[in-house]
Amino acid sequence: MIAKLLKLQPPKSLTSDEAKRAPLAIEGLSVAYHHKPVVWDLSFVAPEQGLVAVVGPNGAGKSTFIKAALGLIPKLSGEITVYGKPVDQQRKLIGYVPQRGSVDWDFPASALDVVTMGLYGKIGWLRPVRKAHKQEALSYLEKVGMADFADRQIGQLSGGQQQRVFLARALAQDALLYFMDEPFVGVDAATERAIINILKRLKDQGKTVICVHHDLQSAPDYFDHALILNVRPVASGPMAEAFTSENLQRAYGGRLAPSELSGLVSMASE
Ligand SMILES: Nc1ncnc2c1ncn2[C@@H]1O[C@H](COP(=O)(O)OP(=O)(O)OP(=O)(O)O)[C@@H](O)[C@H]1O
Repeated sequence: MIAKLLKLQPPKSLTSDEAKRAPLAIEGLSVAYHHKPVVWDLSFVAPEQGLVAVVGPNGAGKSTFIKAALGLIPKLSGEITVYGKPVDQQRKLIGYVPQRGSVDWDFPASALDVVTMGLYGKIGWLRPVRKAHKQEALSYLEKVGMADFADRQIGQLSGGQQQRVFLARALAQDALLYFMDEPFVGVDAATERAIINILKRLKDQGKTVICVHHDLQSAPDYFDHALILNVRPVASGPMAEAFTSENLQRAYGGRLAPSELSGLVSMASE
């Protein structure tokens, strides 16, 4: 019924080889809150060693897509595989930097504790954390310029500092596939550069990062692939192919002026 209302096309089928190799392969994903679809019939294959910007207007379902891909919320339908296996079996391969607003900052943990949590997959949940683990966690805080704040309670850090700590935790997880939900929101220019350098380093190491990103101006600079959605998928692929004025217009409707669109798209095709 809903499918008829939304005039849905059947999802494009993935070849099994494509799905097996892909860091993330999604076919026909639909998610609803209280019977209202907020992600509809999304099929998407993430490239290996890619930096993917997930863009779309407010309420387009970007965070919902990330949470569903991680298996954190139930889906109505669809198949999700990470390197060819169901996401539940591949948790150790996945790192996640949540949206800042979704974290309980009163949680009594220091910056170092938060990063050490990223090592639990390696340490084992019920095993003691040793000095060497703390040293390793500290080395990740150093990478994001936060070693001086190791003992600070996370609630007593600024927004940008909190974001750096969560990036350090993601690095500690040593994952192959990373999901980040708006890591650039509320950070200063230096932190933004630090984050983008980390993304590039992860890519150089052969990893894939899927990142909800709001700033259309910087998207073509920071990322090499795009997934554009507005409840339904609009386009996905290499930046120069997906990030076109037609696709952005389809996703954002009248919310982007033609002059803004042409500027953005020329950046993507450079
Ligand atoms: N827990 C929830 N219960 C009910 N509705 C929700 C819930 N979370 C999100 N929604 C709704 O689902 C839709 C998609 O939300 P989502 O957060 O995925 O969008 P988004 O593209 O990430 O938005 P933004 O750019 O504003 O962060 C919105 O209409 C939102 O109001």
